Amino acid sequence: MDLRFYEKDNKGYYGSVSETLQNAGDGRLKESENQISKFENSSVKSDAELDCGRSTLNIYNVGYVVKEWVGPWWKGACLRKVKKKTVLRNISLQVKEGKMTAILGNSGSGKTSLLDVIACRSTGEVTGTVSVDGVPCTRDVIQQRATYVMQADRLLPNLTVRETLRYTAMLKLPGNIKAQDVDRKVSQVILEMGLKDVADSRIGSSIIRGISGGEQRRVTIAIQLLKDPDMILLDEPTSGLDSYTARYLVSNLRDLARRGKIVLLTIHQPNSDIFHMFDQIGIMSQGEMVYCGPSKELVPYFTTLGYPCDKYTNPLDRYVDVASIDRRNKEKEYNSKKRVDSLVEAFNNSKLHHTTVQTIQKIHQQPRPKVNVRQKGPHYGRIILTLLSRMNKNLFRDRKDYFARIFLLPLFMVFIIIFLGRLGHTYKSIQDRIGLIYNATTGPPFMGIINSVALFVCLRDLYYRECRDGLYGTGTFLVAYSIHVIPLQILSTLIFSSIIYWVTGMNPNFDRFVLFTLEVFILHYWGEMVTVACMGLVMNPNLANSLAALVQSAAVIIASGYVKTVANLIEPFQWLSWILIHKYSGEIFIANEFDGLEFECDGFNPCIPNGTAFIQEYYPGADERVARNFGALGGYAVGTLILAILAFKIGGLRNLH
Ligand SMILES: Nc1ncnc2c1ncn2[C@@H]1O[C@H](COP(=O)(O)OP(=O)(O)OP(=O)(O)O)[C@@H](O)[C@H]1O
Repeated sequence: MDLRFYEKDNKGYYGSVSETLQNAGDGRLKESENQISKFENSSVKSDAELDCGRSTLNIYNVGYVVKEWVGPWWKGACLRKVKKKTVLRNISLQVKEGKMTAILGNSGSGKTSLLDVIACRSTGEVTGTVSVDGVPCTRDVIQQRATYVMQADRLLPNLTVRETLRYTAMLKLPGNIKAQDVDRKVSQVILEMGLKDVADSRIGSSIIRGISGGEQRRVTIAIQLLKDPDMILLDEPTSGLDSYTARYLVSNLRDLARRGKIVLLTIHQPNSDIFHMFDQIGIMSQGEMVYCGPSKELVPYFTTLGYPCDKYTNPLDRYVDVASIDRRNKEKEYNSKKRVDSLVEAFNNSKLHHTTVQTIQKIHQQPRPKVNVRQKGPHYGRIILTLLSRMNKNLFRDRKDYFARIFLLPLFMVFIIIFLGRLGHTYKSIQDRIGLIYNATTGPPFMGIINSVALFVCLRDLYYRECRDGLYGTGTFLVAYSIHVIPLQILSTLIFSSIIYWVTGMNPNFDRFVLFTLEVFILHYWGEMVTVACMGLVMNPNLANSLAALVQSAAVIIASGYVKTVANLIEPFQWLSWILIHKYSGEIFIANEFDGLEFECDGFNPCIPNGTAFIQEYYPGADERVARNFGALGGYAVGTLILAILAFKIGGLRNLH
């Protein structure tokens, strides 16, 4: 470990990454750096270049207040007390192009909230201004000029690093870009982030072995560099990384800054040797700045306030500690709060703070520069095709997932065949037929529920990030998902119905078999899309699973007529049945199977001698309503897609940190 972090770096704060890495004495790092040195040499800007017309991110007097509802949830929003919580107060900070700024602070000090406010992702009331080069940071400006790397990596586990980047590039880069330019850009960011050695390795997940956590972090950052942003915001990019990987990552980021980017990151527990890499440091406590200024002035500043840092202590640890509230007991809490208040006051009265505020005020007084017209993104067709191809590849790469999607429904059939065997033509076979139809009604939607809970979650989480980045919308994502699942569901349904229909001896007519298959497919798709809709409303996939299963079971019990004839239900349930899919699916299944069948009564009296009599008794008129009922099923298929889109709109874009 390098204990010389506090000694002044004679080469200043602009030493190249290679130097930093050589200091770290690591051959592997040097090798990786050599790979990107060609790129560096051509694009690293000199200080003089950087100073001339340097871009700046200006955060001026920013405050952020969120609402919290106090009391049990069942009291509802109206009866519960609303508590306003001040998350950020009076934050002013300037981040210059070419420099890397780190925001530190203990947990809950407001680091992530500050990035959220800058990136227009906050959920509360924001005061003050955030601007880039005098242009207020709106969502559009942020999408055009900045990228935000969140704490968690949301990547598809079965794709390689290169594929992940290539697909994102196809979604991000302008519509007229050529395929070879996309590949060139992808190779460039792979080199920049030192991912060359793992470029063709799988990403992996907690279940599938893939690249390491540090490499996943770098892929997440590489994704955000594809668009060549002016400004890079990173929330805890080093969290969960060992000190070696963290140092390497930060040195990559410093390189990016040197190439003319504005780099602002939050960091929890920085290693001592990372300290020298930051140009500017902000230390936050309870939503306020305790220090914000050049990293080389950090120790002298705190020393003048009476908090020196000895030679063998990490200054970042030392001053984050000084700015923390000690909540072990009341006395300690009171004393530490007093200390933090005085530090905040001292900083607000400091020359550092005043200079920042005055500089930003001057920028705001200048005429506002014109905002560039937004670059045209890829066209709708390319987005849909890219999403589709990515979903397909991710699924096909995992044998188990792929087999589950195709064979789960056919596997269910095995149990039905074992228990029911072959249907006869006696009066008693009516019960067996209803049992079979009941299973054909409930099985496909349940398999749809299981499939989406297992396979949709990673796609949904990726959607939340990419939708926030402005790559595509909810409708596009869910249409692509539908197109992705439909062929697989058709295949799965065909295997299921071809075997079950003919092996059990259902009504032997090819047209009826086709109708049966079509109906099973629609129910399968409906079950999956209802679950997708539930997953738009609730984040927890298990809860979404339960909700979808409840909807499905209730719909069967109320509307199918298998459990109780609809005409015998109490009136409200009869009305309700009109809006449930199983009213229509039940009638189709029954009419399709029973119409035209003859039964042997075997001495039973009274007996239902044929299918027509059964339909007249329990589903009067169902055989005449097949076309109408199919129309309704088609409506449900399209309707659930619309429902899913609405559910995602209502659920909103989640901020998955
Ligand atoms: N939307 C919100 N609703 C309620 N409280 C919030 C909201 N956003 C932030 N807070 C609160 O504001 C405080 C600061 O949160 P923030 O996530 O910014 O801290 P942090 O410094 O990033 O913490 P960590 O290092 O643990 O990620 C926390 O107490 C958090 O609970």
